[in-house]
Amino acid sequence: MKKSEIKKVMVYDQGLAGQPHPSFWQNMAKLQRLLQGEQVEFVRLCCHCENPQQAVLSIEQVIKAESPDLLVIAATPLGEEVAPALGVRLKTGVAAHCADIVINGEDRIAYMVPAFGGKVIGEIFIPGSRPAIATVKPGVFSYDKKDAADYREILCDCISEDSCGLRIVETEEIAQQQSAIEKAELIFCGGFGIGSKESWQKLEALAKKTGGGAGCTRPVVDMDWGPDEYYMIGTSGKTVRPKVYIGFGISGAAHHLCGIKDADIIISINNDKNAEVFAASDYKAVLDANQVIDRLAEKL
Ligand SMILES: Cc1cc2nc3c(=O)[nH]c(=O)nc-3n(C[C@H](O)[C@H](O)[C@H](O)COP(=O)(O)OP(=O)(O)OC[C@H]3O[C@@H](n4cnc5c(N)ncnc54)[C@H](O)[C@@H]3O)c2cc1C
Repeated sequence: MKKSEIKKVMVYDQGLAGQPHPSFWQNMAKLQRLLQGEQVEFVRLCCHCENPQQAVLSIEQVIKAESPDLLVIAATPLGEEVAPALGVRLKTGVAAHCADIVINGEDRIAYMVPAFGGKVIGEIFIPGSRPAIATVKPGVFSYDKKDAADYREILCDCISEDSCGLRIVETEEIAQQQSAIEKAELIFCGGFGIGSKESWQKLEALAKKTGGGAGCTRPVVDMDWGPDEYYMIGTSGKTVRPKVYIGFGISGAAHHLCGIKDADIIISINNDKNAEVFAASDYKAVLDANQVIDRLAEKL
């Protein structure tokens, strides 16, 4: 889809009517920046259906009535269920977990999505079908109040749950297990190269001592070395913006790097001098991660 072909952009807001979800502002501001100067109508689609199937069927009606060219959905647990189901029902393309949305050299909208196990960032195009649907993790786009411009609001009429094959019989609030990394100015991040649960605990201790946060990559969660997904940084985890990020034993897969691209300073410690992470780092140290962790524990 060419930039000039976009006439209507819709952002699905999963927040309350008077209280937009933070991801709404992030996505709306990003799209308004991206399409600045174009004749585009921006629409906030506010939908309160909690049942994902109810949300899909209700939003489908709005889409059919409004015919937007682009629909952006926050990749929350609800959004991640709604987006592909809408894609199937509307016979359109979905670019999931975008790390960025850009206008490329040919003036086309490209959805930047990590591919091949995070080794590359793929440019996804949705040329023919409408609306192009893109999902974006909350926090991927930064938001500044001055970015906000006009948009129209549509309050979606939730269809009755009786029309759905899926019903919510009970809801249980999960205790907020928020790790502090989203707000931390200093992050100690452990990768597979730290090698053990003990090393993860040392990183957590360093974070506690310095008032920083401890984060990790996917393998550290999978190995059960301690942290759960709330500590994971990357496309499936958190997006962080610390002043200083120190990565220990991390290879530099795009899935992880997407989550740290806005860090002011990236310091990487890896024992492989050719590790890809070094290309994305401001400072690099070809050293054993555990030796550095121990030295920092002594010094700090
Ligand atoms: C759809 C999808 C989504 C994903 N989402 C995420 C995500 O959100 N976040 C995420 O992190 N990953 C995610 N991944 C996984 C991602 O692609 C990578 O596999 C992962 O980030 C690699 O983690 P790593 O760098 O810790 O491990 P590895 O790639 O195994 O790298 C380990 C590094 O440690 C170095 N090393 C080894 N021993 C030492 C030592 N003693 N001292 C110093 N260095 C050492 C090695 O040289 C190597 O570079 C996702 C994958 C997919 C397919």
